[in-house]
Amino acid sequence: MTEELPRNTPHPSGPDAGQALWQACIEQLAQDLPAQQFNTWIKPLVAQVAGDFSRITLYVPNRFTLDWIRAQYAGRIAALVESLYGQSIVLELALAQRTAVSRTHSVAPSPANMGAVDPPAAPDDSARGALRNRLNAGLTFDTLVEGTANRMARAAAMHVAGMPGHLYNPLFIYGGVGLGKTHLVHAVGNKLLADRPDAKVLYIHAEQFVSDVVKAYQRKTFDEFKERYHSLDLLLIDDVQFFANKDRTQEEFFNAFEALLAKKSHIVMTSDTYPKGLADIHERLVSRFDSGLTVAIEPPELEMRVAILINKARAENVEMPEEVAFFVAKNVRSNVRELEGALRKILAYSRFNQKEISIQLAREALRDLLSIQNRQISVENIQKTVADYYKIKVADMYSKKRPASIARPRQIAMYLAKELTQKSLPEIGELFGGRDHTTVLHAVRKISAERQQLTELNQQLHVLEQTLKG
Ligand SMILES: Nc1ncnc2c1ncn2[C@@H]1O[C@H](COP(=O)(O)OP(=O)(O)OP(=O)(O)O)[C@@H](O)[C@H]1O
Repeated sequence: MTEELPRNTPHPSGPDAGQALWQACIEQLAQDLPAQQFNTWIKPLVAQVAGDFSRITLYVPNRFTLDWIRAQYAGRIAALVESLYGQSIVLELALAQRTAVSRTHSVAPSPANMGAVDPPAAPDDSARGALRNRLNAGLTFDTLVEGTANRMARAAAMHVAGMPGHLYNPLFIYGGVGLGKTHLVHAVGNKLLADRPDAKVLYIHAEQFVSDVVKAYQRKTFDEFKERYHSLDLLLIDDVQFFANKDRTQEEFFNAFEALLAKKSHIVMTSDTYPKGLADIHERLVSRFDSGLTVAIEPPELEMRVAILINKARAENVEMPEEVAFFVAKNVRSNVRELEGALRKILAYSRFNQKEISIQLAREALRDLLSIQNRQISVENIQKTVADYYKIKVADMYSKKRPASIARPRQIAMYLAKELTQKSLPEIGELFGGRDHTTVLHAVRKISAERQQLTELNQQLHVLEQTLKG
């Protein structure tokens, strides 16, 4: 929630506006959530909105509720507050002092309305289960849009969820940031639990695993640690690149890995790179990571980005016109998280200004983002970045030289120019030393096809894209 307020928009302010904002948020959540969830978790929350609307603090009665709200509802509440108010507000969760908070949803507790908070009702079994397995129930196969970019990873993940312990063990999913790796692994866990509610499933981020190892080490509780991890039916572990240089963690993970595979439990891992690209991880682990199925998730293609936008808008009960979705998708290309951010801005801007969603509105709402993009990615910038990366001279981008060591980076630069700028094929050809547009088309097709086949090239392109997008 760090986005900027669209300029020149009026803001509501003062305690009454704060009260009204939280009330509107509560009403929306009451509509969106099942009554039992709403009554158990949301209704008891006490909100305090800072006078300048920079921060909203939700007070909860105990640590258990705090963890639960953070895991299950914080993102949703933050997005809702932002979309209602039309600008970013930092959302904080805090433990309530029994005497220091109001029973109502007051935004600015005064001595008059201070009192004790009733603790929320005891969580039901599914809530306790979700806290244990750390799965986000909203991240399912149903809410994951399928496209060329994730088709193979999705199919493999579906297979694992339907028949864990058989094929593709371990399943190793890799790709750049915000492309849906975490979503996919949660979907595997949620599907398995839907089919077999008694299955022992755990989703864990690699950093948390590291921290569990450290705790077990300090407290000498490795038996409990092993009991916990080695007894699972499905271990979902996110971002294993974080194991780099952590020898003890790698050893414990190796043990868990062997134990789980021996009892035909399934392991699904994600990483920002393919196994052999992982730095500072022991060879014996790397080779095991690669011993099942390794699949990539690519940045979503245009049509997929459009579908994601339309679906996510629909989930917010908004119909986004296709032409607007195309406009946004053409301009926000890097990853789904950024697409979600752009959508949030557009919805907030539309609600706050009470205007229909149109291309013009999207242009205004995304003005900052669009100007950064236009500033950063030019063909000249691409030529320089690619030339530096492959250690050739920038002048070779325009020259007629043909050795592969030069021609290939040149083709890669042409491909990136087509992908990352709005320039036409003839315009790109012109900027590459007056080449014909068919030469550019050939380069774009060639690199695009090879990208699907060659993991190493794909990785290089990821690095270049990230560098160019800044
Ligand atoms: N294909 C998709 N359909 C719908 N939503 C998606 C899709 N891919 C990603 N998302 C959404 O985009 C956001 C970012 O995805 P996610 O956190 O899974 O990315 P990630 O690859 O794990 O990123 P990181 O490497 O930064 O952890 C999430 O809100 C996720 O639900």
